Amino acid sequence: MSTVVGLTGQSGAGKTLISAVFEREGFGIINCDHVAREVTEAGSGCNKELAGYFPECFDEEFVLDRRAMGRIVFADREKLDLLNSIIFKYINALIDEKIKELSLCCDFILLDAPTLFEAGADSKCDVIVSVTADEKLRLKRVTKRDGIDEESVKKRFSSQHDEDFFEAHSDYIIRNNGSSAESEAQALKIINEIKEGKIGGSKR
Ligand SMILES: CC(C)(COP(=O)(O)OP(=O)(O)OC[C@H]1O[C@@H](n2cnc3c(N)ncnc32)[C@H](O)[C@@H]1O)[C@@H](O)C(=O)NCCC(=O)NCCS
Ligand SMILES: Nc1ncnc2c1ncn2[C@@H]1O[C@H](COP(=O)(O)OP(=O)(O)OP(=O)(O)O)[C@@H](O)[C@H]1O
Repeated sequence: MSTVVGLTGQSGAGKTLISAVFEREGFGIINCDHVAREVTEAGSGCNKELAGYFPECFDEEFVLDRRAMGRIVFADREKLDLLNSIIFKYINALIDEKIKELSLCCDFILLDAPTLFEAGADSKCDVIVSVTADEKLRLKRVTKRDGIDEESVKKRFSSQHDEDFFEAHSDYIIRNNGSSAESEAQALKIINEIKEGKIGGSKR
């Protein structure tokens, strides 16, 4: 079986930047933001189930209004838990399929997942790498990247685990407070250790 590396961290920390380094180094990539979009394509079983609880976020064709859903769940912990309790079943099933497919061609797979722990997908991983960055920097990066206001971004941040949690639950931490090049160098070092089998090794 392939070695599966989980890449996680708070919004704006720099997972996409680091994921690109793993890709360049030959890892098969599963991007869970994309998986989440796949399971919520128009008319999907997941959308039909979600529409029973969040009718205001769907039209008659069961198309998800992502902005509307984000506004609701990132402002209300109970609503977020409800969304997660439904969507994670579909996301985990699709991740399992993708791991199986990629295992046929890749010795190493990267699972890039902001909600790795919340979804319980950490149990699929042999190694866990978290990316962290100071909140001020993350705030600046995300408001610029997504073109949304600070208040909405702060709500999204408070829906996620804090830095101490990631520090306590990861094999490696990449601190992305400096230049992209410095963080990419940290990632390369970790990738070499994983490839040399210093940490991880398939547990599945
Ligand atoms: C609520 C939704 C519809 C908002 O969509 P939108 O297009 O506005 O945002 P997008 O999906 O690009 O997410 C942006 C960022 O928000 C954060 N985020 C997304 N979902 C969650 C969540 N359930 N809990 C905490 N943070 C989250 C992540 O850092 C993510 O990168 C969407 O995020 C969603 O379906 N979330 C639940 C599924 C999930 O956990 N996805 C993450 C990958 S497993
Ligand atoms: N070291 C850095 N210096 C300057 N800009 C950076 C650095 N790292 C990341 N960025 C920029 O910050 C933004 C957020 O980074 P990225 O998209 O990689 O975060 P993420 O962890 O994937 O966030 P999310 O969970 O919200 O998708 C991007 O626009 C990226 O180009």
